[in-house]
Amino acid sequence: MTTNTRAIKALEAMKDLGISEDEVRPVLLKLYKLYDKKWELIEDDNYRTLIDAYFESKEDKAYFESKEDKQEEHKRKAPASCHDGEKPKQKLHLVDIDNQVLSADNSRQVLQDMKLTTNSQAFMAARDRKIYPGAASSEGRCKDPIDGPCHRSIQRKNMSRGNDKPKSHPGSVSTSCNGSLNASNGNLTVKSLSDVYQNTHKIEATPTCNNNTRTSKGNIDIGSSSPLGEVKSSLDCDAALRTGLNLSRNGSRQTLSEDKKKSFRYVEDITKGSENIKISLLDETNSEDFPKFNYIPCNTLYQSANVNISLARIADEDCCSDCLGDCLSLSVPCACSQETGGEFAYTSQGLLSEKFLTDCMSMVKEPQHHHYVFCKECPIERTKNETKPESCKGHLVRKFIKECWRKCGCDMQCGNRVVQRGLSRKLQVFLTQEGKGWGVRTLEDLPKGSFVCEYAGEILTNSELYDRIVYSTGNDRHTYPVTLDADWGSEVGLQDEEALCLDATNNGNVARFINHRCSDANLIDIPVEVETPDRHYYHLALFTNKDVSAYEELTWDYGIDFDDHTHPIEAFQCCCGSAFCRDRKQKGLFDNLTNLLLELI
Ligand SMILES: C[S@@+](CC[C@H](N)C(=O)[O-])C[C@H]1O[C@@H](n2cnc3c(N)ncnc32)[C@H](O)[C@@H]1O
Repeated sequence: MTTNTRAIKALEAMKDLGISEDEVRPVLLKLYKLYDKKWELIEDDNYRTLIDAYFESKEDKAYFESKEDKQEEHKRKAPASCHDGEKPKQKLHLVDIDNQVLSADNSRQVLQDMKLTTNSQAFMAARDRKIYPGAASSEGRCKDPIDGPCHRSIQRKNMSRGNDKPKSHPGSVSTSCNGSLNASNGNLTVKSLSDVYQNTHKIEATPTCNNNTRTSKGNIDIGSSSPLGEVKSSLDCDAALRTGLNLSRNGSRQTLSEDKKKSFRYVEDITKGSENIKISLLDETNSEDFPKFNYIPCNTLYQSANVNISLARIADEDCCSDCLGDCLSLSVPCACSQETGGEFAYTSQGLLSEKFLTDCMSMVKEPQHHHYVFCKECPIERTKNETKPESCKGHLVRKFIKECWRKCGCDMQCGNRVVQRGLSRKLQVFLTQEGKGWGVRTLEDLPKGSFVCEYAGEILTNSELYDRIVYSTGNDRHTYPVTLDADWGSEVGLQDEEALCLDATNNGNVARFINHRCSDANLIDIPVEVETPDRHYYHLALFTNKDVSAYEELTWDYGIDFDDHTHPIEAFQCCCGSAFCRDRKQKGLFDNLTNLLLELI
């Protein structure tokens, strides 16, 4: 292999880890010279030496810069972490500071690094929409004179419920995918997660390296009960560093210190091979417990939800049985495009059309300008008080995409089948620096309108979700539900088993790691109809609403109303860092800090 090919391979290997070419190139060059062009030493053990050198160079850089940087002092004086009770990081990570632009951004970064106190796992109100995975309250769009009606589906667990009938505790059932058929496959018999509970295992916390046996490859064997599969810990297992080589400050090779042996952990594929593409997880700080959940690539029924997937339910006018190949190439758009006004929502490049995306974004930004429907008897209100439910607070009628499906004549490559083809973008779960916990970033540039992933979890009724929340405690709290209410109110008397939501807390896909960002998030959620013609059940797909560069964090506006103090469920303290952050508490702290910094300059 030529030097050039080997260099490209090395850069690609780093890219898969989430390390950009620009950052790693100088380190690679340094190693190449230092090791006298002996590529084997760099390539050994999956580029272990290069990885170590990269992280060490980051740490060194941060160390020297931090000494000169007065802001550092204020960081140490900073208040508590953004997550209450979060373990302190082993090291202060200052490495992003030099990438920030001028003082305003710097001070924001300082603020983020300070890890402000938060109420953490939030139950909160949503203002604009009824979907927000950061909260257990699964709806709550507000419509005061500005925002529209506001209602809440789930009360804080210590609040009494109108209906006190005893219920068993269905929540926190951790299950594996084994044996369950997923709804989105359109199987005629849909088996629920609870049906297979007996045969499944409880998800355990991923043990630390010390508690684990090691595989012959030197990786940590975390056993079949791990939700994350094989963990490659860069340095915390000595086997991972059998070469024992690293680049010291003066460039000589030396054995790693114990401290350095704990610098980061890497999971190659959290999906356990269940997606089209691997999704890695990188913890550069080695400071956070691995998330406890079971990866499921698509929505799966929990118990009582009624998702009736049968071809017979799809009327002839709701599919395009006579089509062939790619519907997007037809001169007259097929029947499925009727849903989007006779024009397809997708372009031939597989992106959302500009017009469709603009319309959807206007719904998020100005929900008060859009149409609401009101249930005669709202399932959410019924959940709160079965005997005397309050009146419905309204549901936004959202724009849907209708994809071609199995009753259609077109093939799987048809341009009107995007979400059902699953993940295709390189994503990585990583530990955010701002105190938001884990987050998701893209490892490739994503053009505006790209499909990223759908929000997958257990499909359950709102009553089931309510019970989960009521009975959950401590670590078991449910923090990842969204409500599928985009069409409620359009029919009389929605039954409980038809009023559905998704909970990705115990069983979910990569979307469960996507954090909230106020107003200028780079993702938007859009309802997508695939296998069911009614809208009780649909897929919630996340698309980019702007061009997103590789290594940017992917974020989604959960629609939280941080000003709603009347709601019994408190929102998390937002660390989104947006200039448009709606969390005033956070803004106040940010302003104070900026003033402090300005005084010091
Ligand atoms: C859907 S999860 C996102 C993944 C989560 N960060 C994790 O580590 O599992 C939502 C939770 O993430 C945290 N979170 C999301 N966005 C946040 C933000 N902007 N500021 C602070 N915490 C945030 C909150 O704890 C919230 O309840």
